[in-house]
Amino acid sequence: MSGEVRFTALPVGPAPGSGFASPYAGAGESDAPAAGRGLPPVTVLARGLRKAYPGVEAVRGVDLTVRAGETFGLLGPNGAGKSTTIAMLCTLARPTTGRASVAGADVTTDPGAVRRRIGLVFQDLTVDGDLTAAENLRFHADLYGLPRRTARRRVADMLALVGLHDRRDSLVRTFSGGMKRRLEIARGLLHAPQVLFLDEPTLGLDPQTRAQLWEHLHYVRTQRSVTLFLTTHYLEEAEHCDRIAVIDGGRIVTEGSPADLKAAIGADRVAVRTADDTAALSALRERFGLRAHAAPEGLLLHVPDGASFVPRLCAGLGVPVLSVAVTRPSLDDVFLRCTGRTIHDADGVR
Ligand SMILES: Nc1ncnc2c1ncn2[C@@H]1O[C@H](COP(=O)(O)OP(=O)(O)OP(=O)(O)O)[C@@H](O)[C@H]1O
Repeated sequence: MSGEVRFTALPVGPAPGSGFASPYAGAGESDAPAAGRGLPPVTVLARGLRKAYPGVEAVRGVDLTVRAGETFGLLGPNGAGKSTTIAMLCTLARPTTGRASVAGADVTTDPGAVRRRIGLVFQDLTVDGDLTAAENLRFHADLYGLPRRTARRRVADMLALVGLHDRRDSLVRTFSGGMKRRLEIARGLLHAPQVLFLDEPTLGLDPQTRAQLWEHLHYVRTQRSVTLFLTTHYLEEAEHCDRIAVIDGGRIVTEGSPADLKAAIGADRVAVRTADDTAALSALRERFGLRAHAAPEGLLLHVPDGASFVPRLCAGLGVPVLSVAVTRPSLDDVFLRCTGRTIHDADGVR
């Protein structure tokens, strides 16, 4: 890590009186003004987090600040470094350099405390198909050493929370993909963690099941005081988050609420299909001074006022226009603005 940072464990809740003391006081980051505004304490903090594997620098100096109760998303294409980042925060991978603190404990010097205070839903399903839903949770409760009566109550509570109480005694191999994910979430919450990490929680689920799972996650968030930290490469999933950090090539390229990030684009998204895209690309450049990007939905460009631009485009392009769509900017436009390619393109170039 460049520069010496004074690193002390974060308080697990607001410190008495002042609310929260920054563990990075020496790094020029003070949380005092935030505490003064009554913001919740920081629950995930990373500075200069880096992970190098032989021949690959998977994560290249990531800084993150996530507050208690937030739903925070790390959005990026395949291979961007999302899983590696979450693995370091969950103590499953040791940072090459940099520091991180989760729920008040340092991931490198106090990994046991981090593990007790977090829940984790892995990218690949890990529930046991040959056990019932309740047996899966009881097994996990034993691993965490929960007293028997507490475990019984928590198992019932968590199954109800994710809408699986009626199926508590069914073998998990009879569950749909969405039900298995919900059971994983219940398991991740069983020991009342402060932070629930979810690595690509809806990967491989159909859009309807994804939407249902998000209803459950929103419900979980309102019922339990838990911070949700997830990774995703689905743009619509990132829209569910209070804040996102966009990661590409192991670096955070931008960060903010989905609404703020889209508003910062300050332009409408115009997707135009033409009879000759090559000629249209040069006409857009030469006649309109605009750079367009070839995407599956046509040539993509951004202009301040799409509605008034379209008639001028059709009249002046000099190439037959087959269709044109004007929409508000999406998170894909944010990704395009920051990286020069759409997340769809980026997913294709592993
Ligand atoms: N154990 C490892 N050994 C070597 N390289 C690795 C290892 N784990 C990850 N990488 C590499 O690090 C880079 C980032 O991988 P990572 O899995 O963190 O990305 P990701 O954003 O989570 O992508 P995906 O969504 O596909 O899992 C990739 O180039 C990957 O091949």
